[in-house]
Amino acid sequence: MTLAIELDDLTLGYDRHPAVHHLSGRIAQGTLTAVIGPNGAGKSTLLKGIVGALPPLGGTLRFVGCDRRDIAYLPQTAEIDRSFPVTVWDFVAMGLWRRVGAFGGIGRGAAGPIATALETVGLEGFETRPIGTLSGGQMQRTLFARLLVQDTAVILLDEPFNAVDGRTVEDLLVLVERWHAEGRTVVAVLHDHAMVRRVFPDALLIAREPVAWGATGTVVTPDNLSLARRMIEAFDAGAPVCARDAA
Ligand SMILES: Nc1ncnc2c1ncn2[C@@H]1O[C@H](COP(=O)(O)OP(=O)(O)OP(=O)(O)O)[C@@H](O)[C@H]1O
Repeated sequence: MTLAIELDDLTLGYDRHPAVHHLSGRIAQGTLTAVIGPNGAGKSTLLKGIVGALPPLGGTLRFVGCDRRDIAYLPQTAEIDRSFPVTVWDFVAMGLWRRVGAFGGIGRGAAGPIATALETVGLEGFETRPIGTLSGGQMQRTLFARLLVQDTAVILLDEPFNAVDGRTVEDLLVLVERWHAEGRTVVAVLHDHAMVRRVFPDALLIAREPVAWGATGTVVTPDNLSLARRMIEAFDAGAPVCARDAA
């Protein structure tokens, strides 16, 4: 069966305050989609809704041919507690929990995929380093190694290239393109529109509400981007529920 994540009139938010309103569309198998929009547009909220960290306030999210265990999620760097005393190796090994279960133990067979993932992201020799001692770019490479080990059909990335240098961005982009070539479904929150145009065939532009969703060339246009900016500026953050919900 073809995998898809279907959003129907989806509203997500916090304490009954919507942050993403009335979003409908389909993330189809094998697509590579950039989620773009101004600060506060609801991009991270959307990813959190898809991974199940936020239950919908309205509408539905439907998984076709997959479920949440088929999704790997890279949160924003700021949400990762790097003071947690764990080595690079153990952090990457956590990507295997989905398959072995939290208390199943990680067997000797796991060593191969972990070592391969670390080599792929250029972190051989870092196995015993506590994650708290890594640079920002090295931490981002470690997070990508964990995604490689997770080996899921769907990968969600929240600002994966934030605060990393150009070399690291290019190295990690190669992995994103490889996942796409392998037929995985990838959704990434991004701010770099030039990168979106260059690498991402599909884009979703949101400003609390959807502005446009489809082929990147038709979505990332000056008119759509300025409309999104105006929508965010006009948004009343104090409004308790949106007018359509209240109707
Ligand atoms: N835990 C939370 N509790 C209450 N409100 C929140 C919470 N997280 C986000 N919000 C609010 O929801 C709205 C959307 O936030 P979100 O982080 O999804 O935006 P974003 O598009 O990812 O922004 P950015 O580009 O700045 O990362 C914002 O107004 C934000 O303040």
